Amino acid sequence: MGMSQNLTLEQIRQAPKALLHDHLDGGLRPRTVVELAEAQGYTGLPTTDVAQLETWFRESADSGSLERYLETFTHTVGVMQSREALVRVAAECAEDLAADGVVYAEVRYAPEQHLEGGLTLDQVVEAVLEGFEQGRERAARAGNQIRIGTLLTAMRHAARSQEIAELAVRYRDAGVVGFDIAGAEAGYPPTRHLDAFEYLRRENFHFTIHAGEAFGLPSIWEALQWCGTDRLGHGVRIVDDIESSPSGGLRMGRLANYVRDKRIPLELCPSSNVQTGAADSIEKHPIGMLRRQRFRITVNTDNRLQSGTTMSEEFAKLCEAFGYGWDDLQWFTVNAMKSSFLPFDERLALINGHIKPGFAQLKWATE
Ligand SMILES: O=c1[nH]cnc2c1ncn2[C@H]1C[C@H](O)[C@@H](CO)O1
Ligand SMILES: [Zn+2]
Repeated sequence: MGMSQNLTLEQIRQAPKALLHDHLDGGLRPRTVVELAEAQGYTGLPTTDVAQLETWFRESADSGSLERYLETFTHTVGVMQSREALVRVAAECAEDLAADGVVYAEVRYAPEQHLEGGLTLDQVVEAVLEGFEQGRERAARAGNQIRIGTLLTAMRHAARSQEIAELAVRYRDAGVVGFDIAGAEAGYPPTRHLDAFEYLRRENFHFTIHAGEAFGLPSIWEALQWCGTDRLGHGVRIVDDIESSPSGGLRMGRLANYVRDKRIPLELCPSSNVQTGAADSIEKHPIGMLRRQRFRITVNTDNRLQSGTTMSEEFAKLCEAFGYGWDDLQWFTVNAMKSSFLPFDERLALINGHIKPGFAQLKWATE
């Protein structure tokens, strides 16, 4: 039990997992990108060979810069401009996550990026919700149960956050559980969108903010203390407020203490952080220290296509790098469920009805 159990990827796949930070437009199947490009007359792809395209996404995202990483989304967003395309991508997303053993996922995307084919914001949201439902049904028929909550993202360089916040609230009873802002962080502080966040708080709605990924503490501080975010998308740069002292202990600044004291969830995305340069390697990812210090951390995929990863693979990489075993994976999973934007009773039902029994069975079977 505990350390160096050497869990296999196949064992980890069987565990009931929860995922809070996954982008719909960062999770397309490479083959689907090629087929949708052809169907929609999108001619901008770097290659139409499926295997080469898969490699292209991963290698181009391996740029060490968030801005260059984000350029790869031109192509995924480019082929997601029709109702059919959105339904298909959402359905496949639900199927892929469910097949990987994810039982609860919050999947996000920016509706404002899908209007080039003439859809309205409402039509975009409805197409994606319909796709998730189709995918959920197909997954259930294949024996994989999944629940998906949608987060609507506003792009931080644009000026539509109030409109997107209102859109999210309008669909709150139809499967949209939260709001987010994403895109290049440097130069676009979250307070640019303060009106939207204040509106959401007045509506008793939930939101997370990408902060502390490519930019450091001021971004995290604004997201928390000005905007009132419920969670931090990445938040990994909180380590800039934690110093190791010569005696071997750690000294935490006021912001790091606040984040830990208030149990602010961090949506950590290890592979994505290595690609954008927010972390040097998986082995050196601050997740090891943040876990030991018992921050409320969760493990996430961010963009499965760009990182060539899955939820199970992110867990497997951490097991390898940090010697994690079932107890650690369960702790991450329960943290994620506790931090989700589902109603409290539904979170509890998933934790007590699926996650804990699922891990108990796996621990027993692999003892
Ligand atoms: O890790 C990220 N940081 C900031 N923005 C991101 C990240 N991953 C994806 N995005 C952007 C690109 C997508 O087009 C957008 C909506 O999903 O969100
Ligand atoms: Zn993200």
